[in-house]
Amino acid sequence: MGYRFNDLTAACQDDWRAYIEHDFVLQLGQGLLADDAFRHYLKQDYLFLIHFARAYALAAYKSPTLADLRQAHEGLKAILDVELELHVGYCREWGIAEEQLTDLPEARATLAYTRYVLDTGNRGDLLDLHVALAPCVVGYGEIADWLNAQPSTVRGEGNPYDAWIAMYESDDFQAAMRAELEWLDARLADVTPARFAELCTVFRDATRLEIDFWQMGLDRTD
Ligand SMILES: Cc1ncc(CO)c(N)n1
Repeated sequence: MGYRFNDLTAACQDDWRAYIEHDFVLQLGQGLLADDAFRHYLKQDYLFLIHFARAYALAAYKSPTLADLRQAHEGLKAILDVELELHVGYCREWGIAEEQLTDLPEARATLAYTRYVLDTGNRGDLLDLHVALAPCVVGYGEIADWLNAQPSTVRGEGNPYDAWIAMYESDDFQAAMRAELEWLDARLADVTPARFAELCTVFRDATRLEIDFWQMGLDRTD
């Protein structure tokens, strides 16, 4: 007993590394990612973020205490006011108007991941839901750090994707990530080994769906 978030990533190291170090991420860091792959990803990510905001609203509904409710509220605000706000502006810079985003057909990888998270939250408890959300919040923060540690990563004007990396290394996003980590570390501290094994399954499934999301971008699949 006495688990922490790091025990979840340690339990599915191969999937976690395949997500963080995916070719989509590597090519984005090098500035070599095909721009239509990036546009496809950006558009689907708009739909993804809307369902993610709904998942935080579900977390609010499932919160038994004021502290849990505040944590869910912070997550919802981070998505609506920080990430989606930046995302819509960023899409515009890439020639994708907001009207185009609202009419978008949802790709299967987007459907699978977002509905998996919502279903996990519906049938499980608040901890199941936060564990299903963790690869997203914690993963993208870690991806920004990993990119910055790669010698092949190009920062600044030489990389058309520089602003994307900047979004996930920003203080706002990193603070949301730390708050999620703290919340998870506090809750995981008391779970039994059997419960931890269940949570590992949720975490691994969500991580594999993140891998599929990158692949959907690379392959432009719908
Ligand atoms: C698919 C996906 N996962 C995580 C994040 C980070 O919020 C995002 N924007 N999109």
